[in-house]
Amino acid sequence: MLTLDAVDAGFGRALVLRGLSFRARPSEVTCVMGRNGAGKTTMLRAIMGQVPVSAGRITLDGQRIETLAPHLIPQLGVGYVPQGRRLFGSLTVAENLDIGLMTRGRGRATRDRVLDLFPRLRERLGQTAATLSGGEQQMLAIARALCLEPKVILLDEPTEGLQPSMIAAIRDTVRTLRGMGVAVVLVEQRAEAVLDLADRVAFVETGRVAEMVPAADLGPEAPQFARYVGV
Ligand SMILES: Nc1ncnc2c1ncn2[C@@H]1O[C@H](COP(=O)(O)OP(=O)(O)OP(=O)(O)O)[C@@H](O)[C@H]1O
Repeated sequence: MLTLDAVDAGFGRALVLRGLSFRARPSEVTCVMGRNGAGKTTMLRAIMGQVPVSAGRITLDGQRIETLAPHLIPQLGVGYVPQGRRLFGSLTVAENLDIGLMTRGRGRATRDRVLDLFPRLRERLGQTAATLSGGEQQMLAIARALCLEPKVILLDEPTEGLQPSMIAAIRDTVRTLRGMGVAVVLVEQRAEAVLDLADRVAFVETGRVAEMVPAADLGPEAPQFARYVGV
């Protein structure tokens, strides 16, 4: 389980996260919603050690991670798929996957399992990442994170800007990951997607989780969507 307890984090003196508490459990999809600038991406980056944490604690299965060097966090099994994907465009699909495999010392068997989830990538192993379609690039970014065999995967608006068939494929992948026991943290702004996928929803407002609600308690007209997301 991934836990954030009363986390303050930010850039220089400007705190973005202010006493943020959050949990993500194995075999669950925890969606994170909130307005632009609420701190969703900063929360994911703080988990990855990319934004300094000045108070509170972050733990993975009981081990504190906010004190660790950032490169150690993926090695513990936390995969991160940032907005914008950050692929190596001039490297091939296979080379991008190798980077994920090397990070946690995984080999061919892991790669084969990951490619079973993404047949389109298997057909394109020799193609450079920059020449993939937007949806294929998003699949590659997720596949690279899965090469860590993660316990936790952080996905920052993975379906943004994609066509419907790709959105459906990525949602299927999220369900598959949940079925594999991964704790999925999904930043997602569309209520309809959240209602479809989430087990729990964290509503972020001005750097803290204002409400954490079981998805079963939310319907399309739930007041939280208007209050925290403005939809
Ligand atoms: N590198 C940075 N330096 C200084 N301030 C930053 C930096 N990155 C983000 N911020 C600020 O932190 C606040 C939260 O940003 P964040 O990206 O976490 O929001 P978000 O909830 O993910 O929003 P969005 O939906 O727009 O992606 C914003 O006010 C933003 O300007």
